[in-house]
Amino acid sequence: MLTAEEKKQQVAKAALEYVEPNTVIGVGTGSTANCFIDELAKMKSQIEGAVASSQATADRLKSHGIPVLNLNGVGELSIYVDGADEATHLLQLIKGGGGALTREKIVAAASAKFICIADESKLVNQLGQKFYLPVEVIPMARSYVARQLVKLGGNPMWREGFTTDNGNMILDVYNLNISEPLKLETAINSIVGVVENGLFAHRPADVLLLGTDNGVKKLVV
Ligand SMILES: O=C(CO)[C@H](O)[C@H](O)COP(=O)(O)O
Repeated sequence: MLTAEEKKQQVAKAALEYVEPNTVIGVGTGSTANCFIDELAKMKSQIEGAVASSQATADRLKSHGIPVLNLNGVGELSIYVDGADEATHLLQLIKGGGGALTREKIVAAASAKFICIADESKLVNQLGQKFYLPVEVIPMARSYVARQLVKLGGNPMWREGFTTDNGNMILDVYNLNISEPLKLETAINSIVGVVENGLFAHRPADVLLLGTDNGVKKLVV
């Protein structure tokens, strides 16, 4: 039996196969993305650099001597590699456990291919069954947005004491019925004061690499 950590390392290594030489890549946030950064360091001379989805990721990339580039100064990224809090067989995701969902969504959108890496515990039949949905909100709109999320059937909890890299707040929404992720992603983003939500349904992953006891399982749609 492999530990969750060993499974993360397994998929982090496997993701290196998707790194094309002489390109700029996007890098996500979290413990699985950190494993990937540590692996990426071994081939850092082969890439031009990386765009980070958070300050924490930028710091870790820099600590390995990997050049961190501004998204506005580069064209389309070849790939985006990141973890997830939940993933379905359609490769739709919940992200934002680390609070970096908005920048993650931007970097994913700017990438030709999204390689999601996770241990197999993240695979679910329907989003929202195990994990809450993080929503980034403009601070003054927190209570208003929370009331609208209740109308959508959710139970929002303020992630008190946490500020995103964009200077905003996070509402973690429990008990949402996410049977129609595309519709819900749009509905939540239509609430004034919402910056982004952690549903990756309109921009799902292109490849999901899952760490299992029997090796890396690859899912594509
Ligand atoms: O969305 C994220 C951060 O905002 C992470 O990808 C997600 O929380 C998974 O993290 P980990 O790899 O530590 O399980």
